[in-house]
Amino acid sequence: MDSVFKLEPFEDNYEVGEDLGSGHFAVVRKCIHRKTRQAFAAKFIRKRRGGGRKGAKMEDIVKEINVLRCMNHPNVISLHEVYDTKQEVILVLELVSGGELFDYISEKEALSEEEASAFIKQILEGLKHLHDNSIVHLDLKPENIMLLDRTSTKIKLIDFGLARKINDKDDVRAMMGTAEFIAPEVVSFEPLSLATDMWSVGVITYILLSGSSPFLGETLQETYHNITALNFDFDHDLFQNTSDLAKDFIKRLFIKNPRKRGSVNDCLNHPWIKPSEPREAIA
Ligand SMILES: COc1cc(-c2ccc3ncc(-c4cccc([C@@H](O)NCCN(C)C)c4)n3n2)ccc1O
Repeated sequence: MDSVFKLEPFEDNYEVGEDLGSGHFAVVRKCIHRKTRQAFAAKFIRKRRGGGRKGAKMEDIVKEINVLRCMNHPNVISLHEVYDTKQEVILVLELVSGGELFDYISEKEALSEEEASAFIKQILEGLKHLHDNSIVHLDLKPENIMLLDRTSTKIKLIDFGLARKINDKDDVRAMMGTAEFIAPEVVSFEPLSLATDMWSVGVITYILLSGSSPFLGETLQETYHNITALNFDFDHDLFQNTSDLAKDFIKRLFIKNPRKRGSVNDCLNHPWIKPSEPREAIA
């Protein structure tokens, strides 16, 4: 990945294909490199112009690019090159075609513990790569976890639009992320840390095992209250076949004090993720 933004017309080098989806100020399209015929996912990010509010601030776009440039891991999407045009910045990214983990679990409702543990282990391995580089994702949710292809259960973390470099001297505080996945410190606008992502891992694990979201309320306020009050339980109907080990894994992440919450290394060493002997059939 070269470190400069290309200024030549994007369509001189790429054929633009179907829309894959869209988000805040951005649309993701499938693109084919004209010379090599290799397929990529291109994220077209609209630039904020003048004093307007439409479009992304260039400083935020550069932050996302700098985060992506640090990434080199099989469970993290990779950045190929960047184009800078008058209206947009275009991130050319590796293409994954297996769809969102969100859709995969929606079709299956709840997963077996082996499947859930295998997905969570990959999410943790990708997250360890971020955290070892002092990067916090801040928007971990099933929609931002994609399957490599339709037949594989290999996953990639995507969407680093909210990711931040954490350093000791500067406070990172922000009200961001998707309500049902955010940690108490985000709701309370307190300093964020790598532990903020670990709370989201707990929410994702709970959903993979039960098909239900632990803190989701009828309203945004109710969801925020459930999060700050740690108002969750392991509903018998949803968790009657779930092992105590899996519930212990989740409980070690739903801890209000970020300093006491399990780290990515604690999780990777937890027996639900790293069984000490070959896993016998879990009830
Ligand atoms: C690096 O930042 C992003 C990457 C991507 C990305 C990277 C590779 C890639 N291959 C296929 C796709 C893809 C396929 C279908 C839908 C979408 C996307 O629009 N929805 C994904 C998550 N969404 C909630 C941001 C993306 N992607 N999306 C999407 C959003 C991002 O903010």
